[in-house]
Amino acid sequence: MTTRLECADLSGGRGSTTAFRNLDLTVEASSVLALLGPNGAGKTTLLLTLAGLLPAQKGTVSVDGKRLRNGRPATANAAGVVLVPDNRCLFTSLSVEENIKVAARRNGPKAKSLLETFPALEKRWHLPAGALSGGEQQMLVMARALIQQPRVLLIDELSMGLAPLIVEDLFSTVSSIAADHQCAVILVEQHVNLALEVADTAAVLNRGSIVLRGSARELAAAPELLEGAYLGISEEEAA
Ligand SMILES: Nc1ncnc2c1ncn2[C@@H]1O[C@H](COP(=O)(O)OP(=O)(O)OP(=O)(O)O)[C@@H](O)[C@H]1O
Repeated sequence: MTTRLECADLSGGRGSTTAFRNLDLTVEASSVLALLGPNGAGKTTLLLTLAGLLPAQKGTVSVDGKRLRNGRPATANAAGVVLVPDNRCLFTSLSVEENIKVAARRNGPKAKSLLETFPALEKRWHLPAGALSGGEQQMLVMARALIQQPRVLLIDELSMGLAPLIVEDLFSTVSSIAADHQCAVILVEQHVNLALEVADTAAVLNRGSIVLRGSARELAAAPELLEGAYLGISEEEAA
């Protein structure tokens, strides 16, 4: 196994407020970590910190063993860290093709190659992104991430506002992306059961600390532990 992403003793937040502290986390290549936890636990802040969009207050983030410079989004992106934000951030008046091309890299894959992974976008190729359904918009958001050839893909609540069947489809694509591109994926999710189905490992963040972690299969089989973790009871306290 190859460790793709590692953060050590990582603390972060906004200004002098700390949203998460002393986190040690590793994600292997070709694997998905479901990052779970109640609202306000610090999940989004952690993703923004990993992507260099917020400076860490303490600790390190490394990709493929190489430490990233703190608070430098361009450096993180050049190392292969790609964030899929929860607010989609599409250019709604630009076409599907244009939205993908905006993110394309010189010498990287061509926009059309994304249709292999997202064939449903073919019929929408020249339509403005704002005319797509919610599920199609999330496919486009994922296509825009994928064209950047991510080594670390950070996905924030892809499922927001979508029907469970559409979420299942999107999650199965996430799983294929991790496998096909040897990518480390962190999937922040409120749909706990669906996320655990697609993930290899899982961690529950509560009030800025990881209170439970394990294989996704083990956690899916232990709903009482998960419930305790959402209520803020650590694994040690539950034992
Ligand atoms: N723009 C902001 N300015 C100041 N504090 C913020 C901001 N956004 C979030 N916070 C605070 O940071 C802490 C962590 O929030 P964060 O959004 O990271 O949690 P989360 O686990 O992603 O929750 P959610 O699922 O609600 O998005 C919370 O206490 C929140 O109130």
